[in-house]
Amino acid sequence: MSDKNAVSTVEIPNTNLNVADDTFKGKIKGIINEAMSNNPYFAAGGGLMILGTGLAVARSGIVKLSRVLYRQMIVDLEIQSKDKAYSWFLTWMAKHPQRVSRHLSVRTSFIQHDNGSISTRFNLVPGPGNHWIKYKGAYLHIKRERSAKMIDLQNGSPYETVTLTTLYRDRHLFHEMLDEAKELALKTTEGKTVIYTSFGPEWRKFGQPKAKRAYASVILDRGIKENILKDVQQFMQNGKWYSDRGIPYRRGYLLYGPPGSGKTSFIQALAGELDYNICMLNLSEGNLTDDRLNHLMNNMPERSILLLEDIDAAFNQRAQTQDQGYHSSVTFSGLLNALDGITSSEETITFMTTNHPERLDPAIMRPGRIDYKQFVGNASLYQAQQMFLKFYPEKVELAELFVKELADLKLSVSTAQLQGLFVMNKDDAPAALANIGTLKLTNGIDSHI
Ligand SMILES: Nc1ncnc2c1ncn2[C@@H]1O[C@H](COP(=O)(O)OP(=O)(O)OP(=O)(O)O)[C@@H](O)[C@H]1O
Repeated sequence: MSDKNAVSTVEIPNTNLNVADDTFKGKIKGIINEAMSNNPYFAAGGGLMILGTGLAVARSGIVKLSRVLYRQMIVDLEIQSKDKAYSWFLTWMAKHPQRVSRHLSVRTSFIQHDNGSISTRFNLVPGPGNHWIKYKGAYLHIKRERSAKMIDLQNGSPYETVTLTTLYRDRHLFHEMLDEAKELALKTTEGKTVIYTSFGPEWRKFGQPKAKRAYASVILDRGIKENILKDVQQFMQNGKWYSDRGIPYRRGYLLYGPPGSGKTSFIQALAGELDYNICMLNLSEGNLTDDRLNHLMNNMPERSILLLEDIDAAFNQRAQTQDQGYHSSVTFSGLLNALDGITSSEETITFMTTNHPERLDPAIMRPGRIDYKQFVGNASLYQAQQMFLKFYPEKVELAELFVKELADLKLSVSTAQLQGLFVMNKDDAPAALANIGTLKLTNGIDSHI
């Protein structure tokens, strides 16, 4: 029977086949309908299945839609801990009045007051976790994360990020917020000089920003301060002149003379006067290599004067390396390369100091390396008088006597020694005059190189 049907099926034209198929489908449908209408369990299961499928489709639709909406409506900003804005932002947020933070971290800082005293301040900054703030009417979500696996190789601290999230339409607030954070950070150093020293390959703040050294408090011989200040100011105004001629925009100054004559103090006062910071490097530092010196000199914080102290150290070690065979840190050629290699198009003002100008190789005196050299010697009579009046402002007559006595004794003393005498006889000008003999004789230094 089945064989017969099979043969006839082959012979039936297509239309008949569809008819047979429709009949089969109809039968199945009938069975399902019957089962569903007659069997309540089956009907409920089918309903649930359809409902479940519908919900699953709806759910994935919602997820996709919310992703699209998130992308369209939400904007993120990531600040990494290696960026300057990172600590500015945390400090800003610590001061923001409308914030909800349950996780806080403490940051201790030391504040130097105008009278020189130092007090401690604890800032409670947002710790790792989620925070909310309301800023200019908009809500911002802030997430601070600390990586358990990645550390900053330079300082060994864990790598961190802060992610700010807000509505796309409020994205301009990021700029405003970062500007405010920067302003706040700059205010803490306003009227102060930040001293940077090298830490590995990077510059780090050395202690807290210091109150600016008053320019008038450093007393050099007539005209020295004024001439250097004028030269630096002229240099600072001539950036275009340098760039038009393709000359590296840098200027090097050498101050040489005996210890305690006020070289470093003057550079600090000059930085204060110009509202600049100081990047300080001592070339006799053991772990400073040529590569590090070069890298540091090409990566200085903005608005900074580079101060290279004791540059003769680079020359000493060259001789020592040859004669005694021990390893030098910064070499003479390393120093020259670093001075020549400052490629930054921003201005670079380098001050170098030495107590031993006779040890310097003439190669360093080339313009472009040292453009301006100045001897800063032991106290002249003019300086002695000015120093006396700085400590005892109204004692003009005693100041004259003091200078006369100094001249009679033919004493060559440093300004630091004079300062020592006046500090010992604080508020007692006659005692300072009486004790003038305690100033020891110091050797002069050749003022011509
Ligand atoms: N000309 C000066 N005017 C005012 N203070 C001075 C002067 N010279 C020295 N002093 C005081 O003496 C101390 C040492 O001065 P400073 O370190 O500036 O001397 P220096 O010439 O840089 O010495 P060194 O060559 O040893 O580095 C400071 O406390 C400074 O205030």
